[in-house]
Formats: sequence, C-alpha cells, structure tokens
Amino acid sequence: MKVAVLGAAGGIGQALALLLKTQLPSGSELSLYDIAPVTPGVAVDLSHIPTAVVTKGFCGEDASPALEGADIVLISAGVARKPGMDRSDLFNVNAGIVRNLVNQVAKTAPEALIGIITNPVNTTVAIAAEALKKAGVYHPAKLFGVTTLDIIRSNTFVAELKGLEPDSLEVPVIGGHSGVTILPLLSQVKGVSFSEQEVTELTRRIQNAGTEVVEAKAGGGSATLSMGQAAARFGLSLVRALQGEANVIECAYVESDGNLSRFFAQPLLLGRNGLEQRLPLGTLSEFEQQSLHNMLSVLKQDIELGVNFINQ
Ligand SMILES: NC(=O)C1=CN([C@@H]2O[C@H](COP(=O)(O)OP(=O)(O)OC[C@H]3O[C@@H](n4cnc5c(N)ncnc54)[C@H](O)[C@@H]3O)[C@@H](O)[C@H]2O)C=CC1
Ligand SMILES: O=C([O-])CC(=O)C(=O)O
Repeated sequence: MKVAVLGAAGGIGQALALLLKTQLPSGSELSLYDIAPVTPGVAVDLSHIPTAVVTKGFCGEDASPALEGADIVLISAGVARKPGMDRSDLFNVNAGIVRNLVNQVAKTAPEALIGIITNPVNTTVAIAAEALKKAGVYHPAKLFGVTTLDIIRSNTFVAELKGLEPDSLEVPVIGGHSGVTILPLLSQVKGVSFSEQEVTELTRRIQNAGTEVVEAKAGGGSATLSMGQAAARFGLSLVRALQGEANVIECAYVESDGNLSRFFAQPLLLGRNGLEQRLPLGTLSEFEQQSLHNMLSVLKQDIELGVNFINQ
C-alpha cells in the first residue's frame, strides 16, 4: 500500500505524516511531497521512527516521483485561514494549487483514491472532479472531500456536554465543510438526548469550530493537529477498505445522486474500489430538515464556483 501526502511539509501534512508513519500497516510506503525544500528532511526525520513503513520525501514543482504507484493521495497543499477570513477567501490561491496537483495525479496515479483536505473543500472537490474529468480519468467513487474533522469535533463536544467517553460516540455530519453547510445529525446519536437549546448551541459550535481554532491561533494558522488526526483516521479507513475489510464506514463529501446537491457529505460504505455505497441519511429532526434545506443554496454556489473555475 502506498500513500502519498501532498502538502506534507505543512502543519497538517507533518502531523498526518507522523500518524501514518506510526499507524500504516507494515510494508506500506509513505510518500511525502511539498513544494517546500524541507520535505525530504521531514521524510528523513520520520524514517528514524522504528516502524516498517518506508518514508520518502520529494520537493519542488514536480509531484510525479511522489505519486508513482500511489494507491491513496491525500492533498493538504495550500494556504490556511487567518482571523477575519472565511474558507471561501482561500479560493483565489488554493483553486490553482488543487487544479495543478490533481492534474499531476491524473497523469501519474489515475487510479488512486484521492482525499482533498485543502479548503474551501466544498469548492476544491468540484475543481478536482472537473480537472479529472477533463483529463479523462474521473472516477466519482475515488474522489473524497475530507470532512472527518467535523465528525471528531462533534464526538468531542457531545462527549464533553454529556459526560461520555468521546470514543464511544459517532455523530454523523452531513452537507459540506463550511459554516451552515456543516450539519451534525445530533438526533441520531444513540442513547443521548438534547434540549432544543443544546441542539442550537452545539450545532453552532460545530459549524464555527474551525473559526474557534483560527482565532485562538491568532494569525498562526488554522487547525493542524486535530486535522492531522482526522485525515489519518480517514486515510487509514481508506487503507482498510482497499485491503478488503468489511463495514468500513466514514462520512465524506462525494459526488452524490444529485437529489440535494451535486456533491454532498454523508455516511459512506467504503470498499476495494473506494466508495461502495452511499448510506441513507436516516430520519432527520425538524431542525435538521430545516437546516438541510437552508444550506443547499450555499452548497450549490460553492460547487458552481469550482465547476466554472475549470470550465470557463
Ligand atoms: N478539510 C478540513 O477539514 C481542513 C482543511 N484545512 C485546509 O488545509 C490546507 C492546509 O492547511 P495547513 O497544513 O494548516 O497549511 P500550511 O500552510 O501549514 O501548509 C500548507 C503546505 O502546502 C504547501 N504548498 C503550497 N503550495 C503548494 C503547491 N503548489 N504544491 C505543493 N505544496 C504546496 C506549503 O509549502 C505548505 O507546506 C488549508 O487550505 C486549510 O484551510 C485545514 C483544516 C481542516
Ligand atoms: O477553519 C479552517 O479554516 C480550517 C478548517 O477547515 C477547519 O478547522 O475546519
């Protein structure tokens, strides 16, 4: 199994690389790429950790040496938010970075599963899909926007509020990955009930959790360590699914059946070919139905921006 991380010298990239070095199955290869010249050194640093995961690092403009033979490509290259910015403010810089890197994936590892971490995810996934389509190698079942941070945050916040073990919970989060498009399905958390006020406050906290970190870091970037953990969880789930493990389920932002919006995050069954089956959203509370209805115009606009970026 070969996993490539693009953006590997960054805050997320380094945390993710460390977790993959220590958690990938024995015999795996970890390939680190970033435009920054420090990247081969990050790989050397990690290579001193005694696990049977071979780690190599590449830098410069050409990602292809890192991509050759990759089964999974996780992309966190790009700029992060500063206080006062929205995720959509990152579009101008990150759209071109994602297009460039996905074009390189299309050439060198067209069959790889791709996880897009770079923001704005609602839009960068549409950019990736259209770039792959243009290159003639778009497999909708192999492209994922990584929204796992929303799930682990929801698990943490619910556990804190209700005095539960965080790893005993799994909150499905649907929609997209910004503001009102992040919708935790609190009504589906087993064995826990919430007052109306708790639902409103928790939902708002989960939707603003990225901003909570951006403000706390005071200009020093956005979530990197929790995102590293989230991306490692998602990447390792992809590895387990590729290896044939049954019942691997994660929420992620993928090409949908189009009923709600073209791309939509929901629970997915993963398998040997990536996305095996989109799982039903289940029963939504009235609050969740209304929130879902309210997010759709935002999500559609975000997607259109990405589609137009490639096609106009
Ligand atoms: N999906 C999600 O839930 C989350 C997404 N993010 C996003 O992830 C991205 C990365 O965040 P951080 O790691 O904190 O940023 P960072 O600035 O620490 O790292 C970004 C890395 O990308 C590299 N890079 C820039 N242009 C590149 C290119 N053309 N080719 C290769 N590498 C390139 C930089 O050299 C840098 O090492 C941001 O867009 C951020 O908004 C952050 C947190 C959560
Ligand atoms: O908020 C940001 O800019 C980074 C991010 O996506 C998150 O932390 O959820």
